[in-house]
Amino acid sequence: MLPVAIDETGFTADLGRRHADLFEAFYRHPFLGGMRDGTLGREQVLHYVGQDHAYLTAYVRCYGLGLTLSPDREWMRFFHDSVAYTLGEEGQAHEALCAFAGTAYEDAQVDRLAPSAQAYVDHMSAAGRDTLGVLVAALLPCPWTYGWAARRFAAEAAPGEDHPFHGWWSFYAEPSGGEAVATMRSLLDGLAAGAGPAERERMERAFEVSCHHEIRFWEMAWSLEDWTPPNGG
Ligand SMILES: Cc1ncc(C[n+]2csc(CCO)c2C)c(N)n1
Repeated sequence: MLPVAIDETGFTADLGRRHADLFEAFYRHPFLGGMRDGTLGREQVLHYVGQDHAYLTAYVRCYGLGLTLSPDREWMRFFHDSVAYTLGEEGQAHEALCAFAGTAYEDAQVDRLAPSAQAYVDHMSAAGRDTLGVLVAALLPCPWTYGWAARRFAAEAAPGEDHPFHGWWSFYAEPSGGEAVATMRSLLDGLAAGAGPAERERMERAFEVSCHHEIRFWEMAWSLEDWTPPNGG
């Protein structure tokens, strides 16, 4: 299932089409497979929650970088609303996973990013020192992949209330997530239309790299990645 409708045009529609294979790899990753069939292990769930909590903190900081790059109040409103949503609502998704694991949310939080999460955060932060277009291109795969995957799973399987990860899936399938992506995409399409070829290329690259990081974030939690040197140190 493509992340874009057949008749959609514009910068982000082209990106979604070009990287449909990465969206598919995201969806097919065994971590998300385990979230679909309910077989994911408690340890992997908790690794994800700890890392994702720290990731979201960094993501909010990137919205702050976006505020400083905002050319007008429409952009400021977008970042303001996005910060409020991420700080106010997104914890619900983590709460649902902690309930599954039988762990208090506070106990799942960690103060050290694993290598793959650190790499993703560094990539987004660096984009925030480039232009607004490059920053938003780096931020877009995050809500786009999650919303797309959750709506796809809802359409394919409609997980019931008894599904162990029902709360997580239903949070990301909410229409408000799709609306936020539509707003972000149309703002980014506008920036791309006014960007020169060199900046547009950096935007495309930032988007593609974030798609890869999204897949690697699953792999990180799936493999319980930490900083232990290979070969046992
Ligand atoms: C690694 C990772 N990628 C994406 C999301 C989902 N997400 C994070 S911020 C945001 C936008 C709204 O604030 C969305 C949808 C996540 N939780 N963790």
